[in-house]
Amino acid sequence: MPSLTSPRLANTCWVSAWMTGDVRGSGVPVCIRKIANWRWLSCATPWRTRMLAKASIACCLLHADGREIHVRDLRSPMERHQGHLSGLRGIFVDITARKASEAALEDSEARFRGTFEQAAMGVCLCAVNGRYMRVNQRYCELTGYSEVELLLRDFREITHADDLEANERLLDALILDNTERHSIEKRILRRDGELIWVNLTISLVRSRRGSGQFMEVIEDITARKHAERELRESEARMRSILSAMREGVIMRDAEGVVIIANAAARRLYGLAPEAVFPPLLEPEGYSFVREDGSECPVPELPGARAMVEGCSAAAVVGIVAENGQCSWVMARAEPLQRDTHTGLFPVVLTLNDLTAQRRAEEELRLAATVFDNSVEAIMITDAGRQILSVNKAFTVLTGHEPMSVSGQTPAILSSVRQGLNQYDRIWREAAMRGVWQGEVWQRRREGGEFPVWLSISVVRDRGGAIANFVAVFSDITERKANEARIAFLAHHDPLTSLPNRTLFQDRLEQALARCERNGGRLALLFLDLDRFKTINDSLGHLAGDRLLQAVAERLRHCVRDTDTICRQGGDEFIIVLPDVLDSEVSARVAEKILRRLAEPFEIDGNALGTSFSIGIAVYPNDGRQASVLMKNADTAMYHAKESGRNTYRFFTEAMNANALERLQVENQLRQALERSELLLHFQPQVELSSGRIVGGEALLRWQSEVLGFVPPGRFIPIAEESGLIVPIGRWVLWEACRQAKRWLVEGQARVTVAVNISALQFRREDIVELVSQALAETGLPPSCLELELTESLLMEQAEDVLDTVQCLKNLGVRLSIDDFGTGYSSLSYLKRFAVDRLKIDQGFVRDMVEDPDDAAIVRSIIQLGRSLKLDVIAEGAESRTQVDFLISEGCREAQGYYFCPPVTPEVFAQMISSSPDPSEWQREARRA
Ligand SMILES: Nc1nc2c(ncn2[C@@H]2O[C@H](COP(=O)(O)O[C@H]3[C@@H](O)[C@H](n4cnc5c(=O)[nH]c(N)nc54)O[C@@H]3COP(=O)(O)O)[C@@H](O)[C@H]2O)c(=O)[nH]1
Repeated sequence: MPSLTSPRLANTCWVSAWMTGDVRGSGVPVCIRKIANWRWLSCATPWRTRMLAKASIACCLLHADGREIHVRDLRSPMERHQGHLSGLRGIFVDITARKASEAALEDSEARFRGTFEQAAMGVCLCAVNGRYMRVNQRYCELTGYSEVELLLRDFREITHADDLEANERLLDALILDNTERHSIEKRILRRDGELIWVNLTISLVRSRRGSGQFMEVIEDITARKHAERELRESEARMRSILSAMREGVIMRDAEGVVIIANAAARRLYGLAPEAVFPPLLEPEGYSFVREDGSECPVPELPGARAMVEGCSAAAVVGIVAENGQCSWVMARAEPLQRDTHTGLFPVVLTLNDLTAQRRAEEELRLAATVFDNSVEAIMITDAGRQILSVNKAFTVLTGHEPMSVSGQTPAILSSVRQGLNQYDRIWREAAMRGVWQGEVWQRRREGGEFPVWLSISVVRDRGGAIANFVAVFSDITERKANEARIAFLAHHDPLTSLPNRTLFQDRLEQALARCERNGGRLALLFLDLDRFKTINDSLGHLAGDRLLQAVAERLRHCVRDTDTICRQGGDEFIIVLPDVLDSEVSARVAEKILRRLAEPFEIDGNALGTSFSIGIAVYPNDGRQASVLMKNADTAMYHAKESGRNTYRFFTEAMNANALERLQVENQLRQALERSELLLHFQPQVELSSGRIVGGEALLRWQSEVLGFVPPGRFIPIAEESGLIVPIGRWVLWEACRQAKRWLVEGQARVTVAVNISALQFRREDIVELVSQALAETGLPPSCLELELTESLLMEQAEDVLDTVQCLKNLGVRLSIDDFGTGYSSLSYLKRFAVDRLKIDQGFVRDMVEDPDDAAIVRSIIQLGRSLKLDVIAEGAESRTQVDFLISEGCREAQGYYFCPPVTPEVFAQMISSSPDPSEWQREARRA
């Protein structure tokens, strides 16, 4: 079958077919006429006319196979001669395919138009430059413009300025990304000026030729946008309401997860704004307490109950965060619609903050407790000072019951001493300044008056006017007494109640200033109790204290009230006599004092006889300054002592020289040890029956580089006073042990070396350790060492003295009591001491031959020794008569110049190695 797509072939074919009614080669019969008639008849031009005219007609033929074939019939009449038509010449061009595609296009166009026009959404086609090409009805309705008006515009003209940029970006993206479509929401400015929101979906439509158009579909979403905005606004309103609420609001879903929580709720939970709320049923990090402070289990919380049980619940709960911070709330929970999935109820919880209220309640309770239990009296009045309330302490202090004072004014407390006016002034001052504090006297209900420390505070109302007065006071009677006592003690000697140094110094300065102004004279008396140490040591410190008190009392009676007596310390007193006309007056006072103090004191059943040494310095002759006068009076006092005690001395310049000398001795003595200026002499101790030397007393000698030989009687007291006796005594002990050991090593007869132990050394040093070291290091057998202790030291009756003596005894050394008979020995105590020997004081030995009293004392001591099985040695034996007396009285040992004075170690060594003939020793000693 010939192809209909080839016009040339078709022409040939169809001419033939049309002419013959048969399609050559096809074998398919076709009724051209009929179909031609049918088709042509349907043409507007009458058949015949058309058949004869030159024409180009499109017509449809029915093919023999039943298909319709579209052809363009191009024909022209064929003329014979003279206008006669000989036939028709025609060409059929097959246009079936074109017709089919045109029909499809038409169809598509029709369908598009239909869709385009009927679309519920606004649709438009825009050129790439944005100009409208085609718009549908709905587009016109939405924009308010007619189609014509729109086709004259581009989309930018009706797009809201704020959305243009996004719109342009969208177009760019569409072109560049080659994506199909994009959407944005934008605003369109309608023709009537109204703004509408549209959802714009835009796609690129490309033609075959490559050019393109945008197809925009807009959907009116103004209503949705408004709804959304309203929702947003409503949510914002709700949020601001929630955040403005002082109540905490929490909404939890049916699983207890927080959906909404306002700022107040977060604050109550102690949570930061971005922190996550704990789940309701497992609030890790939190615990809850009931109103009574007991722990509240989670299932009991109102929220949990509403969530599980679906009922409204409320309770006061303390929310305790992990850091211990507790927020007290009134929690109310309301269940919402039950969740079918979990079977639980979402809940809305409101939390009313009670923390401040609880705190205020606590504070009130505390304040009430403080008010009730305060040891200080509290009184609250109104602005007119009428008493509103008082506490228990008020009643205790004042005796006024709350009921009886209510409505009265504080004037009921004003004392006679203070006076009502002054009391009133205090309250007025408090009102003026807002506060008043001070010491006042108040009156008790029964009339007694007492000092109080009063504080009045003003309480003002919001307007600043006085609302109340709060007066707090406490009884300060005891405090004042203590203060007075402290003040007294600060300026007085606690033992004698006499002015102490500070007060004395002050009074002396004042008296001197007065003398300076008035040209007056003033006497300063320095008093020292003679041998007080002996009394103290022998009778004990308590007796010594009582003696000092009694002395102070007598001194008070010896002087005028205007005179000042002070206890300088120890047994020293100072008296200032202001306004003395001449030295006579002070001498008379000194004599009076000596007389009065010479009378025995009755202390603990003992009649104690004492004496005083008094030094006097007078202003201005002996000094114009307090310090100079004091020093000079002290110097004068030493001179009084040196002059035999129980006397007084006026200061003279010569005394100063003496004092200076003492100072010089002390200074030189300090260097004596370093300079090896000290040495020991030994005085033999003789067995009277055989004349044998049984021991030697080590006696210190000082050959000073500066002062020459200084006798022990001069430097030993200074060493004692300055404390230098401690290191010096140590040296003596070691040197004596070394020397004794040397004699032993040399093979000399065994003798005991006696060493004087000063009381100060005994107290200050660890004497036991010292002796034991000296023995150990020198290698001297303990039995070769004798320690001479003073009677007064042993009579201190102190247990530690006893212990030390016992320890020394345990070392194996011998102990003797030096100067025995001069102290106040108690026989019972003597027994307790493990001493070996008593040394009769040379004072008794000296006069025993002439003085029967001394003879009796010596005799008694010898007998006492015998009774107590103690050795007895007499010291200071100077004559044969004395030695004979001692022998006749049964004394076995003696030492003294009769036998030999203290000699050097070398001489002493010769003596013990030579015959025991005392006369030889004397000769030896004299030679030495
Ligand atoms: N703590 C220490 N005291 C010591 C030490 N050395 C001496 N002293 C004490 O110094 C005081 C004076 O001593 P001194 O001048 O050595 O006199 C002693 C003897 O020389 C003296 N004496 C001895 N025999 C006689 C005598 O027949 N007549 C007489 N008038 N005097 C004599 O007696 C002193 C010894 O006394 P005493 O100690 O009591 O036995 C003196 O108190 C010494 O104790 C020392 O190292 N440490």
